[in-house]
Amino acid sequence: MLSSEGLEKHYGDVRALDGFDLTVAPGEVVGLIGHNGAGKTTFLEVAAGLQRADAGRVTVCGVDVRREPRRARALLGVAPQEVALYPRVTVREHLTLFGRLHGLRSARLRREITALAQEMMLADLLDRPAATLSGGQRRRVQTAVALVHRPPVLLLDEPTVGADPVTRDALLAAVRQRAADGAAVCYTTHYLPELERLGASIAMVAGGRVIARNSGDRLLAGLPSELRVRFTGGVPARLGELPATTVDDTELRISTVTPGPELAALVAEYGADRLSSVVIRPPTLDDLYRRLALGGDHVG
Ligand SMILES: Nc1ncnc2c1ncn2[C@@H]1O[C@H](COP(=O)(O)OP(=O)(O)OP(=O)(O)O)[C@@H](O)[C@H]1O
Repeated sequence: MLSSEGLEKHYGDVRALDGFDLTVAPGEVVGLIGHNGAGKTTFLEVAAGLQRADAGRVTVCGVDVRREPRRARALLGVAPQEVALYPRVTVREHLTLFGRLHGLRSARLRREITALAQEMMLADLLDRPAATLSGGQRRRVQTAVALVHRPPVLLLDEPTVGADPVTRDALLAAVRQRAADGAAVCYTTHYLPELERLGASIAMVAGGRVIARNSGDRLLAGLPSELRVRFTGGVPARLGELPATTVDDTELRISTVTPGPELAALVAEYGADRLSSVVIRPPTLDDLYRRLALGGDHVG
């Protein structure tokens, strides 16, 4: 498992990390979300031993990353945000090199590479040098490099940037499988539906610390749904003046935590025949993100 306590990292006046606490359990995927500059990448870099914190500590399966960097490194799979591959080295050679560095040998290494190539849709690319790959393909190779030795902790920084929908699905499935096999996964993204697909819990980062930490469902509880109603003959004028209500063309939109009773009240007042369509859109992680980014106090 991965654990950080009280991490601080300053760049001059910028407090990139300011009391960053986070625990990721075996088998858990935690999605780190937050605005640009919130501190997500800095945290992953410190956890990976690529940056030194000014204070606090990170442990990987109980091993202190700062005191025992080599032991910690062996327990980690890291896919950094900036792709770092050797341009003239093929995909297969990358996987072989990093597998060997982590102690995998001949038959087992070949088995892992074959399985990973299938899983990550890299089979047709194995003999291509990194320089000949597209941006999305390189990033996928970078993630495969992080997975090849089956580490118990994965640190993945926006691994799906540039991925098309099909390869994105393959990558998400591979990450999900690693978690199912017991890995603790820390995953950053700005594409929040991915986290729902990964069954991730959410750690919302702002100002260099985790300000909300819970399952997506728990964090969404209490956020309003949007009730959208169309009326035959147009929206009654009175309704457009209610609070938390907008009228868009012929559609009434009500932001409410009780969409059912609101709908029942409309039916009672105007009759079901006047409502030509009804949609209830439940809150999404994007709504949560906006709420927290705007300084709302809903932190789950
Ligand atoms: N090498 C550096 N020198 C100076 N400031 C830095 C450096 N690296 C990061 N920062 C600053 O630290 C803060 C946190 O940056 P970080 O890259 O961790 O954010 P992030 O949450 O990963 O953002 P993004 O979503 O854009 O990837 C930002 O204000 C950034 O400008």
